[in-house]
Amino acid sequence: MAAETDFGEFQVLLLDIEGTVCPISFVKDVLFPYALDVLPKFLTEQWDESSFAEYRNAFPEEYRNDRSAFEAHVRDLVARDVKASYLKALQGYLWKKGYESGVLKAPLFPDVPPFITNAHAAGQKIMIYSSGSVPAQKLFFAHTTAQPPDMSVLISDWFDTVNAGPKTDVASYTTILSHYPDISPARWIFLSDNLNEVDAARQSGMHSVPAVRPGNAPLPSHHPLTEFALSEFTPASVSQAVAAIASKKSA
Ligand SMILES: CSCCC(=O)C(=O)COP(=O)(O)O
Ligand SMILES: [Mg+2]
Repeated sequence: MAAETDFGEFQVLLLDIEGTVCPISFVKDVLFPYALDVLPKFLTEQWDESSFAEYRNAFPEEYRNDRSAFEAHVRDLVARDVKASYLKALQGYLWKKGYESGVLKAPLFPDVPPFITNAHAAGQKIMIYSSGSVPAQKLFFAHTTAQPPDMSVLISDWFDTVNAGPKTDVASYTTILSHYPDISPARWIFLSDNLNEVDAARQSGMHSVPAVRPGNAPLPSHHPLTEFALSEFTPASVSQAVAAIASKKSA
């Protein structure tokens, strides 16, 4: 039987954030409202500041030069959960003070800190791929509810919709793989709550298993991978799910 710290065939654990390592409610009910709460003050104080220019100028032209249209557009994108890169960059900027002041703490599911810590100790690389911007991902993992709270030091690379591309595109996973030409795709595993992301990762040659977590919508019963969804991450559960998927495919 595999030891708890034995990650077997995997060299890279690529992890989604929302609905995979933390509850969806933290993103939707805490992070998104926090950003909207502080937005008016930021716009009043920083609209013309050079430090705000990179966020403002990334927005489409029709919103860039009109503060109220800008704010209304942000609110609309958040209400529709649009994963636009320019919104994600702005959100990361708006969350920074919240994390640094201790108001925001990322609530990792209890199995996540030991999973990451053990994988790191076993020599695996842990990487993140989220629609949240890379700066937002780094803030999230630097300020968690784990002990010690800074898990970012265990993470070796970070991917988002800017440096990899949309999470449901196969090409995004191919781009991520291309950063590590010496690691075969078969030695990667991507864990995500989104079956379209799981499908895209698998088409790139990575292994991928869906995650089902408290607070997530149930996965569609007609999808072939739903029966293998993981509710807890351990080396053994991940390896078993991958083996079960492979044996079903070859049956
Ligand atoms: C970096 S935490 C914020 C995550 C976020 O903004 C988001 O849209 C979540 O998307 P994910 O790809 O992690 O499911
Ligand atoms: Mg997710």
